[in-house]
Amino acid sequence: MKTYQIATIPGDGIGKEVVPAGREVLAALAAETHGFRFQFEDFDWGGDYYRKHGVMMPADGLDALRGKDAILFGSAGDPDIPDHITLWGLRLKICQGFDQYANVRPTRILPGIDGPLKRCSAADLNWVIVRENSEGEYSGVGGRVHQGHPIEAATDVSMMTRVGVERILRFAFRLAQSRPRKLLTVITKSNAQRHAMVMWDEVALEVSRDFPDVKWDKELVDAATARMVNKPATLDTIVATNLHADILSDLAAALAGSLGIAPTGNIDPERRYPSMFEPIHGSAFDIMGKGLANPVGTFWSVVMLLEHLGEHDAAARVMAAIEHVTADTSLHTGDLGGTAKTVDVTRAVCDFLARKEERKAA
Ligand SMILES: NC(=O)c1ccc[n+]([C@@H]2O[C@H](COP(=O)([O-])OP(=O)(O)OC[C@H]3O[C@@H](n4cnc5c(N)ncnc54)[C@H](O)[C@@H]3O)[C@@H](O)[C@H]2O)c1
Ligand SMILES: O=C(O)C[C@@H](O)C(=O)O
Ligand SMILES: [K+]
Ligand SMILES: [Mn+2]
Repeated sequence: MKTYQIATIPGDGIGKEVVPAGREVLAALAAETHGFRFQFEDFDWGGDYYRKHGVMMPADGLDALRGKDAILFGSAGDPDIPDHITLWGLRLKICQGFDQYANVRPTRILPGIDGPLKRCSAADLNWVIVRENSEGEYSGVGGRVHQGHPIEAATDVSMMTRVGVERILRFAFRLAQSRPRKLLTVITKSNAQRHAMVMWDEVALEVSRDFPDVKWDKELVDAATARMVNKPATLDTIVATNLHADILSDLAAALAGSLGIAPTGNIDPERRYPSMFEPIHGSAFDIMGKGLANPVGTFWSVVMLLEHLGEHDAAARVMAAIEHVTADTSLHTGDLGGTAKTVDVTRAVCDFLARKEERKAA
């Protein structure tokens, strides 16, 4: 039987609640299938590790992950440690270390979820945002001089390489081509950012010639926010820079009902390294440790993980379990206006997966 090696990294805050829940779902799935099993290795990296060792993960941490089939991640972010230390020390260290350059963020309004837009039905909002995940505003290039003095200066330089831009646009065109509408919107800010964003537009045009069946358009990022709210049905696949897509994907999640349901894959499309799956939300300092976190974003990330492994039937089963559970408003957590706890939602998803097996066996 095929055994998948899965690394779990809960990290910080509600990551410590939702990743174990995601692992439970994977275990429940494996219990009802004869096709594969999982071997998990848990890594205690994050804020607590930092307090003990002065780093978020060990210097050779990537080596421990290298042979895994996939990584399930929670969040980097601790109330007592500066956010840039936690983010760069863990999430970005893994994403950039493994060159997971394509960050894929699907958004849909799941059954039973009441989105905030009154004129937007579930059929109107079915997007996948492709976030460039290796460079741009997250290049980490920059510095501070004259710290603490009145003449202090600081820079964060956004580096865009032609290779980096072309590979993410090519990935986005390919993804758009694989979806029924074959529709791609390339989002930039090439009016104000007159160098790198203009290069994005030029490369988009070049790459588009290889995808004649994909219909594509361009939108400036500010106008894109209004279009997401006012004309959601005109969008399908969206590609944008690291920072723009980070912001747009939180908006997308909110428009679909909650930040707590949105998933992502940090993908190395060439499969040189393991890819990493995580909910798009962070540590949620305001609710951490209380059992209130919505685990659906992690479960949907588990679906993406299974798809990445090529286990499409299993992925579809977990997605069906998620949709069955979201359809029941008594299983909604606080972010969706309900009173359910993380454990209630997790148990319901696992029960559904187990029930399916009973039905098959009958
Ligand atoms: N990928 C990551 O590791 C990642 C992602 C986002 C933020 N962060 C980090 O997390 C920390 C907190 O960031 P933030 O407050 O900007 O964003 P956040 O996503 O942690 O929280 C924003 C709001 O959404 C709510 N929320 C988020 N996920 C939820 C869930 N599953 N269920 C219910 N409610 C949920 C929170 O309670 C909070 O009110 C920071 O350190 C930040 O850097 C890390
Ligand atoms: O931007 C980041 O990398 C952190 C977080 O906001 C995310 O979306 O993963
Ligand atoms: K996360
Ligand atoms: Mn984000």
